[in-house]
Amino acid sequence: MANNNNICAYELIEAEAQSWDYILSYLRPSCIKCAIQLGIPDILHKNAHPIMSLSDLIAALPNLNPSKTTFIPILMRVLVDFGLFNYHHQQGDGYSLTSVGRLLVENHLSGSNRSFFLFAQHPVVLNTAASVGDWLKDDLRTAFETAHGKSHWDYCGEDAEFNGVFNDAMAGDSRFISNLLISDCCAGVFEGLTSLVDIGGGTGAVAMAIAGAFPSLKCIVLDLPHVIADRKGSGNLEFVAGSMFDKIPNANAILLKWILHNWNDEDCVKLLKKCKESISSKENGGKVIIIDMIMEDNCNNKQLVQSQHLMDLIMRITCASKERTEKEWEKLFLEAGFNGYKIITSLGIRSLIEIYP
Ligand SMILES: C[S@@+](CC[C@H](N)C(=O)[O-])C[C@H]1O[C@@H](n2cnc3c(N)ncnc32)[C@H](O)[C@@H]1O
Ligand SMILES: COc1cc(O)c2c(=O)c(O)c(-c3ccc(O)c(O)c3)oc2c1
Repeated sequence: MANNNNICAYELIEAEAQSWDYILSYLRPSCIKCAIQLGIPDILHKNAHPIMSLSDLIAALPNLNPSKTTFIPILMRVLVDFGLFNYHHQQGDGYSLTSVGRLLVENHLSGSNRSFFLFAQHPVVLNTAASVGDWLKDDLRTAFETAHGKSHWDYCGEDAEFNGVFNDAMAGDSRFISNLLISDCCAGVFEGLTSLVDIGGGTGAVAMAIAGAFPSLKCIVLDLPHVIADRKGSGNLEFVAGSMFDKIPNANAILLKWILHNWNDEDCVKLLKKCKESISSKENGGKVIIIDMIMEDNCNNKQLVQSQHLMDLIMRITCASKERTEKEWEKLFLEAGFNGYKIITSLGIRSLIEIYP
């Protein structure tokens, strides 16, 4: 049976059910933030047995008001649906961490994107996303400027609390990636190098891991003064405060992790040219190591592709930049005067690319 618009009732019901999923999806990150604030992933992780009963979990929640205990199974059901926890019915209402849930554990050895969840729920970030409609009508470069009146980087320089939340998010991700960088999956990328500058290296999580794994490799972190703050290096690790558009320390190689996607093509070419001037010659092993996304590279993984599209949208609304396809990367490398590049490995949503002078 068709209605007036020739859409059959079955199609309408399906569409309506799907639209409820979109309408209600704003609650998912709020529930994850709530679980993090209550310390649920940490409690499940520290529990002696991998499966924790509901009553033990409730008893272990330090800040829970006793009048709210009946909310916990409701919250846990949503988070089980969302794939963060397993529910074990046979064992009498027990919960365990899934591998995604494990990424929410504070200071987990294999890294964590707990602080990225908190960053994504920060009012500054939520207000940026809520300003996209207004931004499309004004003449400002980014929705961040529409919402906050200045660029993301200037805002970080002026608001110590937001700066800390942003840098923590990056550091959590960096600890996760560092474990991969010093593992067999990236063997050979850092071997034989004598010095490396991590440009825009944040608070130094990647450089710290590389410096630890390669004691004869001198590692320098270059970032803006409000990020480096009073960080002191030691041994083969050094911190330098400054702008990458002014001066880059000379080194064998340069690391650019999640830097180029923050900048438009013109700025990227400017930065890559400066990198080329600062690294050793090709004969002496000079290279720039890039960790960034290659769009359209994971076409058979629908979820990764959707995340890449959202990342591209984030870059456009916060930095007036974009995520790039392999063709777009190649164009940048050639314009900056590099002679070749190699995609070394995939690191999930991102890839590790080497470019050679
Ligand atoms: C997206 S974050 C990536 C941080 C780090 N590489 C990581 O992946 O965890 C970009 C970094 O670039 C830094 N940055 C922005 N503008 C810069 C500049 N002009 N000179 C040096 N660093 C800059 C930011 O402070 C920030 O730490
Ligand atoms: C998920 O992975 C990433 C990777 C990044 O490198 C960035 C990034 O650099 C960034 O500025 C932002 C960002 C997003 C929204 C905001 O309102 C804002 O001020 C900044 O998000 C990122 C997310």
